[in-house]
Amino acid sequence: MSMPVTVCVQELSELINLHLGPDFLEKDPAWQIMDSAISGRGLFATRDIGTREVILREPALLAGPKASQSTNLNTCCVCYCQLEGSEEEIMCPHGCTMPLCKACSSSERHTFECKLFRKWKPKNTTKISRPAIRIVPIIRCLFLNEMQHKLLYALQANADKFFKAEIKSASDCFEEFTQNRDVINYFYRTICAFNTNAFEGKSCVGGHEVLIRALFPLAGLMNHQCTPNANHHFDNGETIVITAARPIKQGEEIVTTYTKLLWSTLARKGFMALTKQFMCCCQRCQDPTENGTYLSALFCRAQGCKGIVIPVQTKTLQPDWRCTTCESVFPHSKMARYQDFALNTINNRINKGSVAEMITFINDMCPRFCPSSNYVLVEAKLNVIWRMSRPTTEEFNEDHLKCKERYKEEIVALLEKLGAGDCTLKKLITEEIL
Ligand SMILES: C[S@@+](CC[C@H](N)C(=O)[O-])C[C@H]1O[C@@H](n2cnc3c(N)ncnc32)[C@H](O)[C@@H]1O
Repeated sequence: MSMPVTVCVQELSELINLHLGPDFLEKDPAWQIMDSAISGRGLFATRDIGTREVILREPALLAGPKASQSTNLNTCCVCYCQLEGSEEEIMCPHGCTMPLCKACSSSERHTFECKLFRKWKPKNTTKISRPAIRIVPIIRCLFLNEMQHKLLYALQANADKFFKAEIKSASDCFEEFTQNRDVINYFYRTICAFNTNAFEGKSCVGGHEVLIRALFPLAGLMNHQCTPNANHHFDNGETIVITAARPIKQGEEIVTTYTKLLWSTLARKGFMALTKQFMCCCQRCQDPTENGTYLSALFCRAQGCKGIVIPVQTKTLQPDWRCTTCESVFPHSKMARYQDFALNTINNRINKGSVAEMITFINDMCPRFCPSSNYVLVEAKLNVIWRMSRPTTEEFNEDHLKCKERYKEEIVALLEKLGAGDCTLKKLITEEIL
């Protein structure tokens, strides 16, 4: 279900210009907002844009730390600097329970949310509650000015099955969470706008890497294509930078991807159906070979056949699968069980044991049950590259280093086949800034 948007493109463009302000609005922007043939509104190039060129920079309308299960909470909720000390030592001295640095605990920006959290009365004042921190970017909607509030309401907001859950978990952290229906509905609307448009990603603040969840109304207008022409990254906390992954022609739509680039078509489609409520019909989604990358491929189940099977139909989440060698056809249920087996077997090994063990598993065991082109195996190779590129106490011999280089070459070749251009993943692999 999508909540109706009543603002026309002209009014939206004016609101975006005000939001960008003199610091971010360029004299001749490389983008403009127009109605899109993909869906609703989109961003379009006003001139030819070269690979790696910055298309736009935008400040967040709403932002906060991601505070997911796997993230550390030692980050200031306002400036995202790293905090040192015990949980009690890094909490706001005024009792709101947010992790904060000294400077921000007395800042004007924090005053309002501090008062709000204290009014709601945190149940445990000696512990930082993850669900309470997770709704910080949402409750910040209460402190927007009129123009910003209008802009928030001009964004598409899809209501999925889970949009109330975040408020419920957060409200459980307080004795007297708001019962005001208008305020709760405003939070719900903001959550739906986040779920539809927000970006989540790593940002480096003073050398400290933080995971941020933020709403960028302009960047959020980019529609999805599975092999996009634009990349994004966060810059110094709450700024997003959009760059061109390949040349973009004047008038072309500027698109991003909402999924991982190297997921199989079914993995991407399943994720988008669940989280964004749409089915992508881009050129890549319609090609069962995915530009010859065979990211979905599994081994044929027919006796004696050593071929690979790929999904046949492209418009359903439960396609039949056909062997490219013996042409046997298998129902989706059978292949889905097989894909789950490969996924669980490989994922259970990732991050357990040493990199050397992982390399042996990938090279010697996986080829027995999973084609080398399958996306789960590709992800496992990426994981090895990532682990070997970071500071570690593990020692690697020449064979391990050669494997890493081979995995890198394989993945770069896959990206090339997909036509992904100078995408962030390629830069991460080749420049080793994982
Ligand atoms: C971040 S918004 C993109 C901007 C949106 N078009 C608008 O008018 O505000 C994401 C939503 O746009 C739509 N959308 C984006 N890419 C799409 C695609 N490839 N196919 C169908 N719908 C898409 C979906 O409704 C999705 O939930």
